[in-house]
This record gives sequence, C-alpha cells and structure tokens, in this order.
Amino acid sequence: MAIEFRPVTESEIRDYLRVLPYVNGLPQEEPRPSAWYAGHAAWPPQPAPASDEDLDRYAEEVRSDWFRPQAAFVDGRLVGASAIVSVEVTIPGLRQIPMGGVTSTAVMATHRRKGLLRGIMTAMLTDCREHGEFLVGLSASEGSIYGRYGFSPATFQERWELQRTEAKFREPVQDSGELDLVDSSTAAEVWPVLHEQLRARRVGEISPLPGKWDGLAANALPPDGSGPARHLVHRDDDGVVDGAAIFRLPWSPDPALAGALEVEAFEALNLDAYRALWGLLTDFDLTNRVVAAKRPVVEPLRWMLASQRAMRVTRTRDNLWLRILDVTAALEARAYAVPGSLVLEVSDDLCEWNAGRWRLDAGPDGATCTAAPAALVDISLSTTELGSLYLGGVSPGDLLAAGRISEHRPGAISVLGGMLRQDTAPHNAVGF
Ligand SMILES: CC(=O)SCCNC(=O)CCNC(=O)[C@H](O)C(C)(C)COP(=O)(O)OP(=O)(O)OC[C@H]1O[C@@H](n2cnc3c(N)ncnc32)[C@H](O)[C@@H]1OP(=O)(O)O
Repeated sequence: MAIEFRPVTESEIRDYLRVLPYVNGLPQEEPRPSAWYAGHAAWPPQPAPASDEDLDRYAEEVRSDWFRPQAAFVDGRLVGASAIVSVEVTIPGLRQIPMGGVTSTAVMATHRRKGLLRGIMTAMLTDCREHGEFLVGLSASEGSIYGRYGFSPATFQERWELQRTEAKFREPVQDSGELDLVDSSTAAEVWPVLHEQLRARRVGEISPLPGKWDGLAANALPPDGSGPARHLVHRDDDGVVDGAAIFRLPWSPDPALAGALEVEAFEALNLDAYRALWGLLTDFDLTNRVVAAKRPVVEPLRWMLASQRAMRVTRTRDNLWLRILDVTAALEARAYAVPGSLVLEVSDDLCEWNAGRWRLDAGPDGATCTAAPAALVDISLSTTELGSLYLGGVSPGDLLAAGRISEHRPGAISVLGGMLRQDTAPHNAVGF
C-alpha cells in the first residue's frame, strides 16, 4: 500500500470535494435550536448531493490563496482530505494574529484508523509553520480526536433559554437610540461592519472567511422549518448601527415546541444597544420564550435580570481549539494583565522545537520568552494545556486541580493565573 500526503492538483479538486460529503455521522455545525427540537426531520440521514453549481463554487474556494488543501492518497486514490484556511484571531492585548484554521477534515470510512489523519495533520502543521503562523485553530466534530495533536479547547459557548413570563429586567430598559426591523440586504451590509469592530475588541474572535456574509442577503429558507431569518438592528442617537440580531420564529404543530423566538446571532457594541436589543427579543409578542445558541459563557443579560434563574443554560460546548505551534513566539505576542516572571517547562511530542524550559518575563506592555537553566522550573505543562490557557479563558488553577499541569514553586500557579487573566471570557462568534 503506497501512502502519500500532499496538496491537491487542479485535476484532483473534484475528487477532493467528494471526500467530505461521504463522512456522514452527526452534523458538525451546531444545529439551529429548532433543529434540536425537530430531531430527525431537521437532519436527513443522507446529505443532498452537491449540485454542479455548488461544486464549481467550492472548487473556486479550493483554488483561492486563503484555502490550503491537504490530502491523503492510497495507491494513487484520494481517500482523505483536510485544509488550512488563513484567518486571524484576536489575542490578549487585542492584536489580530494570523492563524491557520483546520477545516473540512475527513477520511473515507473504508480507510479510517490507518494513520491518514495523522499524516495529513503533520503536513498541515508543517505548512502553517512555513507560513509563519504560530497558532493553529479548529472546531472539533468529536472531543476525542484532536488532543493527540496538541489542540485543546480555548473558547466555549452556551445555549440558553428564557421564558418570556420570567424575563423581567431588574431596571426598566431605557434607550435613547432606536430599534429597527430591516430586510436581509440591509443586514448583509450591517453585519460585516459590526463584526469588524467587534473582533478588534474581543479576545478569541476570528476574521470571517471571504463570502461569510453573502448568504444573508439571499435569506434562503432552511430545511428544518425554522422559517426565514429576521433582522433587528439598533441605531445610536446619531443613527449609526451599533448592534444587531438575527432571529427566527419557527412554527411547530406541537404546542410544547411552538412559541420560541430563536436567536441565531446577536452582537452589540455598547451597553445601550445590548440592553435594547435583548429588551425586545425577550418580550416579543406571540412568543413564549427565547432560545439563544452559540452565546458567550458570560452573558451580561443574566446580570440584568430580576432573577438569574430565569435563564436556563441547556448546553455548554467547547468552541475554538488552539494548537500552539511556536511557544516562544506565541508567549511573546500576547499582553499580560499584570507583570510577572516565571520559568515554564514545556513538553511537546509532535513539535519538538517547543520542548524546553522557557523563562517568561511579561507584563501589560509586552513579553520576552527565552531559554532558561534547568534548575529554575516553576511550572511544567505541555503545549496542549498552553493551548487552553493562551486566550485567558481557562484558569491554570483548574488545570492544576485536574492534574494536567504541575507547580514546582508554591504560588507559581497563582502568578501565572494573574498574568493570563482576561476581564471577560474569550469568545468567537465566527468560525471557519
Ligand atoms: C476540524 C474538523 O474538520 S472536524 C471534522 C473531523 N471529521 C470528522 O469527524 C468526519 C468523520 N471522521 C473521519 O473522517 C475520521 O474518523 C477522522 C478524520 C476524524 C480520523 O481519520 P483517521 O484517518 O481514522 O485518523 P488516524 O487513523 O490518523 O487516527 C489518529 C488517531 O486518532 C484516533 N481517532 C481518530 N478519529 C477518532 C475518533 N473519531 N474518535 C476517537 N479516536 C479517533 C485514532 O484511533 C488514532 O489513535 P492513535 O494515534 O492512538 O493510534
């Protein structure tokens, strides 16, 4: 059996595009809340075959410079595929850093567990290194796949529900701006501008892939019966849009499922817009509850309610997984909440250049990370744990409690925790 790992040539693009639809199994994307209720109806067992038009469009993406495909060939036949997309992620200090995004990974069911993904992944990590990307990210279809390659969850998301009768605010919502229901082409203009401003100020947020917002204007009806997307925007006193929401009002014959207002996307640049938008969405006539998906783990709305218990979290999930490809570059790139100096002993089975003892001298204005003598180690960990710690969304104390990292000097974990801390949990509303 001759195995080869390499990018695809022009004549192999169609074969490459055929691999992913064959993998079946559970949906990788988080289903819309209505799909959650609709069960089988929302997820037909077999994906519809891609039309020629779709295949041409996907092929165009594969040829673009931001899409870097990799494939596995067995005896000359393409049986495994994945890709790196070039994106940016916002890291502590609000720097927008190039990141390789692993996506569209699949190995044909007939060729699994023979090490093909390992070969593809090794080739992709090398490719990212050559592109100067010291962070690699992904969102995982299954939690057990990617830890072995040094990826670890760095951002998390929640789905919650709020009964309309219980959604009482502690204080009345006052707003000097205005809310407006707009059509989908207006929304398609609003969202890219809003997101660009948000990702400049939100740790963990990711740059949208080209074409990300194109579907908004078309407003296609999803097959799960959740109905058309509705678009709400908020404008400030000067008439400038400073918040928006996309929601649906799915119909169901089952009274237990009917009446939900499902929030698919929600962003606000300031407190007024945030409060005003949720004020309307949580008290929308002819609905009985709000269901919101892919929300940050710290939702300020919870703290605005007369009773926090009214908001019921129905699902928590890891979102962005990070792989630190170059420890010193990554640690020097981010900002730190408070000054501190520590020696980290880092292990890394796959990227041996990361392994060693690194002295981190860091603070709000910058950091240096240099090789340190053996005797001085404060904390031992692997790059996998560092992937979770890097954006500040996971505390070193929690990883210490889980036996994932070790402390060699009392207090060192607290020092590291203080240095890495972020005021709000990192979050990415956009994926790839
Ligand atoms: C970022 C994304 O694109 S997420 C999408 C990932 N794709 C999917 O989930 C589609 C369905 N699954 C698949 O196509 C395949 O099972 C893949 C791509 C996940 C794995 O491909 P394979 O070629 O079988 O992986 P490979 O043989 O290299 O396995 C490497 C290791 O991971 C393990 N592994 C791979 N997939 C899984 C899994 N789903 N669950 C548990 N362990 C797994 C293997 O047992 C092996 O372990 P080892 O290193 O201890 O020997």
